[in-house]
Amino acid sequence: MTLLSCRNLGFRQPRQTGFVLEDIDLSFREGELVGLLGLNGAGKSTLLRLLMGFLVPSTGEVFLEERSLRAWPASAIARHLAYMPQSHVATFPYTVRRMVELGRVPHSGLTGRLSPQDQMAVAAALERMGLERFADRPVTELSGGERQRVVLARAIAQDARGLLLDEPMAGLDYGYQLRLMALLAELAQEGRLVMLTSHRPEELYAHASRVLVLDHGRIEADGPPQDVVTAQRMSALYGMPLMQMDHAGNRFFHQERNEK
Ligand SMILES: Nc1ncnc2c1ncn2[C@@H]1O[C@H](COP(=O)(O)OP(=O)(O)OP(=O)(O)O)[C@@H](O)[C@H]1O
Repeated sequence: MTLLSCRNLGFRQPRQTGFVLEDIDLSFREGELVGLLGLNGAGKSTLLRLLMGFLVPSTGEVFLEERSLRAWPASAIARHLAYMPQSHVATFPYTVRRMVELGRVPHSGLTGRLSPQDQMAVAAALERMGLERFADRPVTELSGGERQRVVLARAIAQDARGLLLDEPMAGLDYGYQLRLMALLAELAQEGRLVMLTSHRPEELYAHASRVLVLDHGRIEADGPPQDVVTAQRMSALYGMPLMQMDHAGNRFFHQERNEK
């Protein structure tokens, strides 16, 4: 069913004249793995933040389960949607376990008492992100990529029906990039909506069920990766001639090179 949608969505920064996003009509179903591509500044993070209700639209509206997002209490939104921001600054030395437990607040409240179900969700998220051995370390003493995995584990522990992730692969080592993409595909197969912004067309080609291209604040393309992630479109988007090579269900892009 449709979990999240928007109609005529537009956004303009205060004191700026141009629209960052304009005329966006989209709807997202549970079970979809949606990749969002676009140049730096295209409006990808802005779109995710509008869909989460963190920004107030300048035009149009966002709907969660067909009901205006404005009519939902924040705590109920958090039981439906989890969000991972592009960058996370750890200011307080919470332990890794405590940080991941915070993902359960929408379910358990702020009292700090975790039910057995909460504890299971936390343990599973720690395991999925390979964080068991870091569980009692303060997050302020972790590397950037390790901290990124903590933030992801918190979003996973939240056990929401929709996960909106802003560049979740950034800073992860190659092994964790591959593991995370497989995990996101698994979460979508379980029936969740997973949406991520990415600067890697190849990774979206291999795993996404749907790819959106945002260009200058408008949806330029929206469809299955085979139709959207093509050399022609990627060349136009990135402003350089790219060739594509398909192999075993993957598609790779490269620039034309002079023979050595
Ligand atoms: N706080 C702000 N005040 C003014 N303009 C902003 C602000 N945040 C973002 N913008 C502008 O809004 C536009 C869209 O930014 P957004 O962060 O959504 O892009 P993005 O597609 O996520 O980019 P990136 O790939 O670099 O993360 C950009 O032109 C940016 O300069």
